Amino acid sequence: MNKTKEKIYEEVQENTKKWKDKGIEWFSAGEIGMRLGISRTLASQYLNEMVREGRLVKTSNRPVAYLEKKILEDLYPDRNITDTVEKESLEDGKPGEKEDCFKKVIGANGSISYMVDQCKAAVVYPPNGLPVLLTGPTGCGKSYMVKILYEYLKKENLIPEHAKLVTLNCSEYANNPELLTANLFGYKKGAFTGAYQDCSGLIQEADQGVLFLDEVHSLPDKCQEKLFIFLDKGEFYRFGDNSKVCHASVKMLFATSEDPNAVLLKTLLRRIPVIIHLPSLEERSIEEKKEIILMTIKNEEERIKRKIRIGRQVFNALMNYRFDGNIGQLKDCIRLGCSNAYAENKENTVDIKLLNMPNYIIREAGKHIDDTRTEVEMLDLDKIKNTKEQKYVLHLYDEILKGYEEYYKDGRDFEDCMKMLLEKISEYYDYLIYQKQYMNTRIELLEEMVNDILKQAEIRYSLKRDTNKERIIVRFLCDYTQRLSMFRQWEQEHIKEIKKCKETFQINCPIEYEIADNITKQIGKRMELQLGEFNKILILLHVHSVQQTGSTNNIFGVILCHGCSTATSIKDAANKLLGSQVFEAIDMPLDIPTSEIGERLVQLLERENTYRDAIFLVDMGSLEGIYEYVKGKYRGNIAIINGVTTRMALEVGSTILEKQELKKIAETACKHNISTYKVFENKEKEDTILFINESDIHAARSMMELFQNSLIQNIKLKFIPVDYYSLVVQKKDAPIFKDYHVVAIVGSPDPQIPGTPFIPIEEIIEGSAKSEINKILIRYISEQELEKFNLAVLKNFSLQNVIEKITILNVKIVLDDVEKALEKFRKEWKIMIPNKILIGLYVHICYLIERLVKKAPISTYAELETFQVEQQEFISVIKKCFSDVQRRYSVEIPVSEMAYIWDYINLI
Ligand SMILES: Nc1ncnc2c1ncn2[C@@H]1O[C@H](COP(=O)(O)OP(=O)(O)OP(=O)(O)O)[C@@H](O)[C@H]1O
Repeated sequence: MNKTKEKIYEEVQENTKKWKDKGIEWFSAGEIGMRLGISRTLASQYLNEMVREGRLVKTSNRPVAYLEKKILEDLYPDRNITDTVEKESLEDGKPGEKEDCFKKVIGANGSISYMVDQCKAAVVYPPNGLPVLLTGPTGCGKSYMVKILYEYLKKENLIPEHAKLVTLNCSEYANNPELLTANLFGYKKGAFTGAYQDCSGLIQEADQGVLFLDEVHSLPDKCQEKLFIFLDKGEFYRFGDNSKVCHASVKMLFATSEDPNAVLLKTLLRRIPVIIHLPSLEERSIEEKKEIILMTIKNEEERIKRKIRIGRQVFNALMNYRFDGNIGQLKDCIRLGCSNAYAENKENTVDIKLLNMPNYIIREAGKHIDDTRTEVEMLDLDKIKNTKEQKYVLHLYDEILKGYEEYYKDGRDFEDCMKMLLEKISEYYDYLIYQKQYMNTRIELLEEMVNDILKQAEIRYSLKRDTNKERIIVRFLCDYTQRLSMFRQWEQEHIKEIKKCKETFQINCPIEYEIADNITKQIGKRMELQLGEFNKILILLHVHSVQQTGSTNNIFGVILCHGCSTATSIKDAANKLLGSQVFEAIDMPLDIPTSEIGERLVQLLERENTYRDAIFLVDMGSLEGIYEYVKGKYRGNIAIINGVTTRMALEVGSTILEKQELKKIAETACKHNISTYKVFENKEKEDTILFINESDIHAARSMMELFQNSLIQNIKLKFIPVDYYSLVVQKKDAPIFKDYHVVAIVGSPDPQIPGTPFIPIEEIIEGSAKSEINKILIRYISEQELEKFNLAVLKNFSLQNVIEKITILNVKIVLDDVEKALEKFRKEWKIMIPNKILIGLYVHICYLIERLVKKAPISTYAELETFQVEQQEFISVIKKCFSDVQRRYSVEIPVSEMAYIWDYINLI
């Protein structure tokens, strides 16, 4: 027995019970080492060994703390204590404090928060709680909710300690209504054949506690009648005994997956005042679905006492598949995968691969095959979590609010403030459209709802509409509902600033405020969810930007006719018949000089200031002549058609509404009318550089910031971080390519987009990407500015800075370790490593250590066996050179990862 190790164990064991008094820092390797007079490295090595042995657990956040597992399990009996725990999760429920039973209910702070609140309110309602009926499709969590409500009642001492939760599944008695009634109400000896003695029923058994009637639609009418008498008076008679009245005090909960109005007696329904519908899995957010997957795998890990990883394809298929059996089916499906994977390999980490899954999941995965990936990628549970995203969104919210405060302090012009705010939210919009993932069904549903609400606002307030911007509102709502509790908490923390901001808007743009208020209320009502004041401000900004930019459609229509009112009357007639503000009009009285007409047209277009295409319908004159007025002053493409009539306006208007293309619209109009058209193409998509990173969007964003900060001023080139996998799957079909002209992609690894240059991150660090980057940037900045940029990039993209963005480990130390290991390797292997390869290796190995520390190494390599046989010498050299690294981080570099290092070295 190693004495030092045991000393460390005893020290941790002794203190774990009192950890909340000591503070988590007390348990870091450094602190423990100091107390015992041993080095931090040695302490860390033994501590990690004991984590692997299952004696200790460690926290996932820094400084990493080590606690005794068994003691933690006793302190937190309701939790799964795995090898790695989150510090916050322990702090949230320090022993001694009351555990929130709803914490384990996924969505309790998100998509079902309202339902949870309703349930809680109903069951605590004096004296016996109100009867509650839970509805919702099979597997959506009705029974689970009942179980949690019962725990909640117990924890809050709202029912006595001995009180039971008694469940009766009514459908099990579908063919024997008498038996059901007898079991429920009890029976008297001799009431039916086989009733040999008096028997109290389930109602009596649940006295003081909870009675749950599942599948209540299978309850026979007679039984329903008996039941509502009990609900009214708390009295009932046993089967076969109408003389002796019985009493029980029971909280009644019901569930059905059918429409209650169609299956229950009205008389019974009237006595159930609270009916709560739980959403299907499809109606829940992506984050919640992710959480369910994570939670199920974690539970399985606990059960089989093995670490489990899940293949990326399996994970994606689970996320995409529509589970008709909802959470229940999803959980069963994962469990089946786990048990098949476990049967294959009982010894080590259990990897759930596609072949372990049921056929329907394999089929689903086939729909999303990613040709660019050759190896199977296994995901660690940590990799699936995404808390950084939340911080980023809140940071954007902060920025918007800060923007307003700066204006307020400086006493600037309100329009300036608006402009600045609109700029700020455009970053949020980019995030919503290009970076976030959504569930399509949820989006479709919300789209329908928002469309409906805005249609009403359009009629009521003549609100202009813009489909592109409406897409953003829908996504914003989706994002908001997915992270309800986080947003609410943020709103709560900024309540004063939000109020001040709201009041300023109310004074400065009362009409838009009223519209936003109305829209927010409508959305809130339809979604049964109270949207906060900040949402109102975001919607107001949306309304403001749409009102500024013009009418409904992707194409902006203008009618120009000679005469005092011809254009206006055609416009009015067409808009009215089309039921939408498709056209604007410019009348051209004969006494007005053409230059003035030109000015008016330009003014109208300036108001547009978007990338929409425009179509001018004119009565006569040369098409080129009209175009001369606006040449160079409008960024969208313009089609001009002559010979306008009301009929033509109607036809063009309806094709605009159908969202047809500009050229096609002009072509069709001229086919049916004796007219000519000409299209002038001006449109330029905004140039952009995309940033990607395989591990997460957060790293991509960090690289983008490093790049952006290297520029001294804003330039006419946009930088957008995008989701790596969406790009790899959708390639040029990704929406970003439709909206932007992508001049380059920066990051790692290469997403292989044909025709778009890719600049690897290591080349930027090494400086060899300079000419490639300069070739791009010279279009936007002067040579002197480019010089400055190059210097700044060199500084910002120092290896240290980049690694700092990648890793949670101490950068200085990790770089030092890698440097030493590589130096040893260089000597042993007797090679010169060129600078570029060396930097690539630095980044690669830092990623590698990060992966190993997080226990998510790449475990597959195309020709692993051949590599293992043929490169034994290389393997032993790597083992030798990296032995210090392995020891320091308590990790072991698997052969598969060595094979990737081999590939790297072979680039030399
Ligand atoms: N919000 C939730 N968080 C975590 N797990 C959940 C949640 N809701 C349901 N589950 C899990 O999903 C599974 C199915 O739930 P449950 O049996 O409660 O569904 P149900 O609606 O009662 O289905 P049925 O109508 O078929 O009886 C259970 O294993 C439950 O633990």
